[in-house]
Amino acid sequence: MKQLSFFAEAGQSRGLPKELLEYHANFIDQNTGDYLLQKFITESPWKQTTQKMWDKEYLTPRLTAWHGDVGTDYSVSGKICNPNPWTPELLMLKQKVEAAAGVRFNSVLLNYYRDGNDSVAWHSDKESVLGKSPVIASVSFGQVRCFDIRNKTNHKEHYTVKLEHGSFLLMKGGLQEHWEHRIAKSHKPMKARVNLTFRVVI
Ligand SMILES: O=C(O)CCC(=O)C(=O)O
Ligand SMILES: [Fe+2]
Repeated sequence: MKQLSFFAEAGQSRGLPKELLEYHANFIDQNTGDYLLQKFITESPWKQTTQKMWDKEYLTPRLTAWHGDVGTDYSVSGKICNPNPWTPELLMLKQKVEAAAGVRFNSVLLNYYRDGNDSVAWHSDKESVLGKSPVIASVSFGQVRCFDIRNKTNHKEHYTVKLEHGSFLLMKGGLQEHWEHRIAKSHKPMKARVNLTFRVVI
């Protein structure tokens, strides 16, 4: 595959550190993307989990589904869960992202943002066996949403990537160690979006 280039894409924030993030629009063509968005929305085993904040349980503001190899168990609210099996659509995407990323992934987390009220708060992802510098490949379908990143120790250092329908974002290097990311809520009307993050977990 040709070299992925963030700077080639129009309307995106400039100067994004290429050693941390690579963005590629039209990774999946429009028709396939439309099909996959509907397929994931209607057929994924969505769950709404809870998260604890200040000793109170809150519903996570989005739906999630984990799929992966047998043995890639994951934990939700302190409970160990088995992954759902791979589907043909997920295996097709896995093959494509592995070729682009040069990494073999063993699991994928699907996030379903139903509208502008759904979001993911500032966080970093560190469950990888690849240590401090995990490679995570993200594919997005549906509504364009803003993916914000900020430096953990200097919040003034920040960037935004608009994740478009069918786009591919590779997170790598020190991104999870030194930066955090989020999808903020939006006051503008927002349609459905499904994001997949392919990961290497223990
Ligand atoms: O929806 C996205 O683009 C990001 C999701 C994310 O950060 C995560 O699942 O850890
Ligand atoms: Fe994340």
